[in-house]
Amino acid sequence: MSTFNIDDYISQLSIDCVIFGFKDKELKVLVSELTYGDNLWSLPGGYILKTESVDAAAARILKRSTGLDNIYLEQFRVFGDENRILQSKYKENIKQGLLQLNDKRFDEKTIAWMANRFVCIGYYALVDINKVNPKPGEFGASIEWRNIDDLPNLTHDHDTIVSYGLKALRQILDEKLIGFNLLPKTFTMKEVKELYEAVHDTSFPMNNFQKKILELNVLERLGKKFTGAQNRAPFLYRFKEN
Ligand SMILES: O=P(O)(O)OC[C@H]1O[C@@H](O)[C@H](O)[C@@H]1O
Repeated sequence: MSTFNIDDYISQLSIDCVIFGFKDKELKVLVSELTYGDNLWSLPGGYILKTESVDAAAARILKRSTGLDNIYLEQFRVFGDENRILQSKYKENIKQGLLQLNDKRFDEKTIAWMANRFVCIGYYALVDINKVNPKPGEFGASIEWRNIDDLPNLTHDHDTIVSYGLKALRQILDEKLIGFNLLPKTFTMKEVKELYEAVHDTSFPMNNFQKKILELNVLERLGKKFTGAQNRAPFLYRFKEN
């Protein structure tokens, strides 16, 4: 059994990660069902070791949840409402759930520590969904990809954290060309368009979109993608490394 010792962590400071993936034209978020809730879900998150930086803690949590190193991640907002945990409608359920677990790692002192006020640092991460091997963390029973517009019952203010994460992603998508982190190594222009449409929840006419993207001069055109279908084979592209 892994040990969990509150003395190893900074008190009242947490990290939650909005991990975005893209598949079948849908923007997806990785969410984990809590072992101690009743159909209660959360974003992958955790605490910060006294011996590590905040960014290193975020990278560690992301590695644990996805199996991946070197993920594209950005800190996007601090969630500091004084009542976000103390007045959370889930606080008592969580305390009771933890007590009922009867797990020696979570004695009363530890549970009181966990139910205290937490200032939460929000990160979003962009991954190629095909490379991810999702794994629940310390308090997760399971973990899965869910469409952003079909999320389960999320604990505390985690739905607000997702909304702000999406807002941040939208703002930065064109500016920093980070969207390509959500695609496989090679992709068609249609897939790029579908990705932008999923993030912005709107549709873009293909001709204008393709022109705009190609003008950025960041894509390298490769061969055609032959699928055996009747329609014309589209070109494959990849992101220029530099
Ligand atoms: O700040 P977040 O990650 O939402 O959660 C803070 C605390 O609330 C509990 O659910 C967690 O187990 C943690 O102790």
